[in-house]
Amino acid sequence: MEKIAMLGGGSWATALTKILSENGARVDWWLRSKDDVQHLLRTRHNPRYLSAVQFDLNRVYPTTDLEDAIEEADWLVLAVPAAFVQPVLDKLDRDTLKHKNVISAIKGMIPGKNQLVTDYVAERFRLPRTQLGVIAGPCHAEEVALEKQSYLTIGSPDAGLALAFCEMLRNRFVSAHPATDLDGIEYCAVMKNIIALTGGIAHGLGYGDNFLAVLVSNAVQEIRRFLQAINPQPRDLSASAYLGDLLVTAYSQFSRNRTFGSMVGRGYSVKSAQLEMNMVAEGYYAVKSIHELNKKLKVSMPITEAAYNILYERISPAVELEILKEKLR
Ligand SMILES: NC(=O)C1=CN([C@@H]2O[C@H](COP(=O)(O)OP(=O)(O)OC[C@H]3O[C@@H](n4cnc5c(N)ncnc54)[C@H](OP(=O)(O)O)[C@@H]3O)[C@@H](O)[C@H]2O)C=CC1
Ligand SMILES: O=C(CO)COP(=O)(O)O
Repeated sequence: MEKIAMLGGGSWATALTKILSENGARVDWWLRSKDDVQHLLRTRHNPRYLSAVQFDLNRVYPTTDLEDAIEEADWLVLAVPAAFVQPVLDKLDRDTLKHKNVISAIKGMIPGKNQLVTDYVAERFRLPRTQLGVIAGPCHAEEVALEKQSYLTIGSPDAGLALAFCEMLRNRFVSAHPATDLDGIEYCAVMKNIIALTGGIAHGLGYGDNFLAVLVSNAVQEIRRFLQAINPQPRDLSASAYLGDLLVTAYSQFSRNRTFGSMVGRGYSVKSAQLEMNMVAEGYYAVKSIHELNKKLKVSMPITEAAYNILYERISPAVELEILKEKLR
């Protein structure tokens, strides 16, 4: 039996725990809230995220004890929002993950450090990249809960590790495929959130589908330029791990980033939009990280810059979109 430690109590951790445990794995599930763990043990449901999903407690072991959750696991899956990775993992001894494979399900960067999550894990725990992977692809937790056909890509420089994790995920409604472009996939997953957020702002201001289609087309070029500068290698951006993820987040009713952007476009402050959502829009933090990384790279990134100006320089969304609109083709 595969032994997995799942870190995070939100929607994505809940959906992944469902897939992995229903496929027969043992999942030691770390949540930060004692009340949520008690609720899960009592009712077999996560009270606050995807609460319709029922867990088999012979396979799923919720706990608030992080070391206990990790101790016996062969695989660690990180599914807390990026902003909480460091506060959570820094509690662990540096050798804790020595013989474990670490898979990041996070689509964000370590704030302040502007580092990919897998780079941070490799550095902090002195792990070779061959023990690391990412879960990518267009996949909303809500649709997993509804058992709708979904596709995931597991990115890792170790093709064997990627394939092994794909096999743990595959079921009658999840297809999973391996890929080796760990960095490209991880950066793209971060950047698509910025695009969805900006698309949401445009939507909130009253721009329509015609504009969004052009925004997304320009976004593909912006992502290509950035990836070429930060991690040049041949890659097919039309693959679903890149373009598919961008499309689902830009267009789906379930997208947190689009919803957050839409509220900002309608006049909400960042704080009130965050409070109202009760879920994390990673794009807000990603804008700052990518903007800061790009100070050195100097890639042309009009969409990211527009989002940065709105969210961090407090320039009016309407004014910034007027400027952006002239730069799109
Ligand atoms: N949701 C999805 O469909 C997908 C999400 N992802 C990625 O998964 C990652 C997790 O997002 P998601 O599951 O959606 O999260 P949600 O927005 O559903 O939930 C927010 C999570 O953040 C936790 N949190 C809030 N404050 C803290 C803190 N101080 N320390 C630790 N944890 C905290 C919450 O814990 P609490 O409940 O205790 O407040 C909760 O578990 C993100 O990087 C996201 O981009 C990737 C693919 C799909
Ligand atoms: O990455 C995701 C789906 O692939 C989730 O992010 P959003 O909720 O912003 O779409």
